[in-house]
Amino acid sequence: MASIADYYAGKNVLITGATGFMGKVLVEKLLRSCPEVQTLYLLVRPKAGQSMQERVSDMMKCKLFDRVREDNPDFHQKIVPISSELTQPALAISPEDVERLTSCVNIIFHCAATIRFDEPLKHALQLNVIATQQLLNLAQQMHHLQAFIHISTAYANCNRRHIDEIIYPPPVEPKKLIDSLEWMEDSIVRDITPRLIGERPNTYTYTKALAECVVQKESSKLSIGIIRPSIVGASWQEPFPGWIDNFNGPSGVFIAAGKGILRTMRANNDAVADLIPVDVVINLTLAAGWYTAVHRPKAALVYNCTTGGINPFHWGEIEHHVMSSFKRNPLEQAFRRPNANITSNYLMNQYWILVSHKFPALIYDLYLRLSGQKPQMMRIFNRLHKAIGLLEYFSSQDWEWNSENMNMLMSHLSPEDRKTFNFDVRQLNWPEYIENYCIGTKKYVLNEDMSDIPAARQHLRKLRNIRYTFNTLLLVFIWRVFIARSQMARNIWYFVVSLCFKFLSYFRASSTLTN
Ligand SMILES: CCCCC/C=C\C/C=C\CCCCCCCC(=O)SCCNC(=O)CCNC(=O)[C@H](O)C(C)(C)COP(=O)(O)OP(=O)(O)OC[C@H]1O[C@@H](n2cnc3c(N)ncnc32)[C@H](O)[C@@H]1OP(=O)(O)O
Ligand SMILES: NC(=O)C1=CN([C@@H]2O[C@H](COP(=O)(O)OP(=O)(O)OC[C@H]3O[C@@H](n4cnc5c(N)ncnc54)[C@H](OP(=O)(O)O)[C@@H]3O)[C@@H](O)[C@H]2O)C=CC1
Repeated sequence: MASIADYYAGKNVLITGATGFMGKVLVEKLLRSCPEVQTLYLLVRPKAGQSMQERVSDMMKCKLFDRVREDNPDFHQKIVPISSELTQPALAISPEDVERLTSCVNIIFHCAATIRFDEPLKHALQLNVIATQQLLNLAQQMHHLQAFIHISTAYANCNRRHIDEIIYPPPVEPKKLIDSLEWMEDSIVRDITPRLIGERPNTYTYTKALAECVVQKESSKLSIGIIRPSIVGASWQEPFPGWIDNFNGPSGVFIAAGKGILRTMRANNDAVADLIPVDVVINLTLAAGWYTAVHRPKAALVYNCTTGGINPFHWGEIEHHVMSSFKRNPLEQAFRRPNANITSNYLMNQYWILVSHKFPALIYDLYLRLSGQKPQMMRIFNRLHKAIGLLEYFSSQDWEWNSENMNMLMSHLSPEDRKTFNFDVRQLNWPEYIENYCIGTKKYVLNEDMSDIPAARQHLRKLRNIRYTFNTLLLVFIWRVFIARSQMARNIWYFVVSLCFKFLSYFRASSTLTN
């Protein structure tokens, strides 16, 4: 049987969401490990004043593509951007482009989605469900399509504790929901959203569940694979360890903790932190594309792409390794020394928010005001609290995912493919991975230079001294106020002071005698 790279040789691949975190890694890996691939058609929209061509050529200049660039400096010739706005009718693809795509595309990877947890339901539905349906419609017109791979999420069914590799009945018939929301005003949709999403925490997981049903409906006409990654983190090995380019999921939390801003968060120390490196997800995705095209399974195969059941690691361990990593490799200009703690106790968390977040923010804003600058710390903390409030659902409980299809797929790979498209997470060394992840946030998200680490360490020492001085002054102040008001406190104070004097004179006397 053809190896994965052999299979992709000469194939035309269509990718949505190629400018996103996972899409970029998919494009890079395809170009690097399947160098004979024919063309990658990327559905891209113009954004922030940049045309789609500008966006794609900027993307290819990114460090992520360094290894591909080394192997093949002309790799950009394999990339063809296609203008598309997925929220528009027929995905706003021109008739000429539709013609071109339908005549040659062999495989589709559908990565595009809105992954925001606070997305209004109508918009999340438009992008995650309706656009998926439109892409499936386009796929059915393709003459040479061999596989349609849809990227879902392991949390699409997070209302269940145990999640099998099956598509569960939808919370509502997608078509009915789409029809009913069409005529409703946004304010009404906003009001009924909590009732609609029910036990799910947000519109993201809800619409991703609906998208799976939409995809399943077409599985008699297309060969389909559904990938369900859990919490996608920085790369483990490829193209280099620690690559990450965004604040999503745990990355923003790690950065906020490394900067000394985040000191407390609600999470269960003993719950499994189901992080999965982005390169693992992409290797599995490419292998699933190959398997779907070659074996043409009768029903859509679902791949739960998770680590918890295979090589578990817990939030408490993550906290420990993140903190020690940022102490060894500090971020620049930290607000305070990195020292975040997670707790599952609501009241305890509220107490630490007050003492370790709000109080220092107030003091710092006061300092900024007094020095004629604009206060900003309270605003930063309010945004941070909103973000972690949305993530806590995922860090406070754990789930059990069955990953038989991932094992089945691995058993079908040749030894060579198992190395090139490695998704065997049993080999993952968590402490090493977390260290590289934290360094990756410093280098690639914050664009900080590793040569500045000695200065960053010096800054942390300065912060420690400020804290000691502040704590001492605070203690003296509190005590002074206290003894000014209470006779008992004064008596204790005089007693302690006289005891100290007695000890001092005893030591002085005994040292004079021995001399
Ligand atoms: C040290 C102790 C560690 C212990 C760890 C404990 C817990 C781990 C925490 C979380 C794990 C759970 C993760 C669950 C993931 C589920 C898996 C999935 O299926 S999918 C993908 C996950 N999706 C997300 O993560 C999206 C979440 N984000 C949002 O919904 C929104 O961004 C938002 C948080 C609601 C914020 O919206 P807002 O409009 O206020 O801001 P913007 O998004 O427009 O961003 C503005 C600006 O801020 C930057 N940003 C965004 N998020 C963060 C963040 N968390 N921290 C810091 N900065 C952040 C963003 O890049 C923008 O920057 P710029 O203006 O420069 O572009
Ligand atoms: N990140 C994670 O932790 C996880 C992600 N997933 C799934 O993986 C997939 C990829 O996620 P990720 O890469 O992290 O997400 P990103 O937010 O990084 O990327 C989203 C992609 O979708 C594109 N897109 C969004 N809206 C439109 C639109 N209207 N028209 C055209 N393109 C659009 C974006 O393009 P543009 O650059 O133009 O905005 C971008 O390329 C998603 O399906 C997500 O549900 C699953 C589990 C976990």
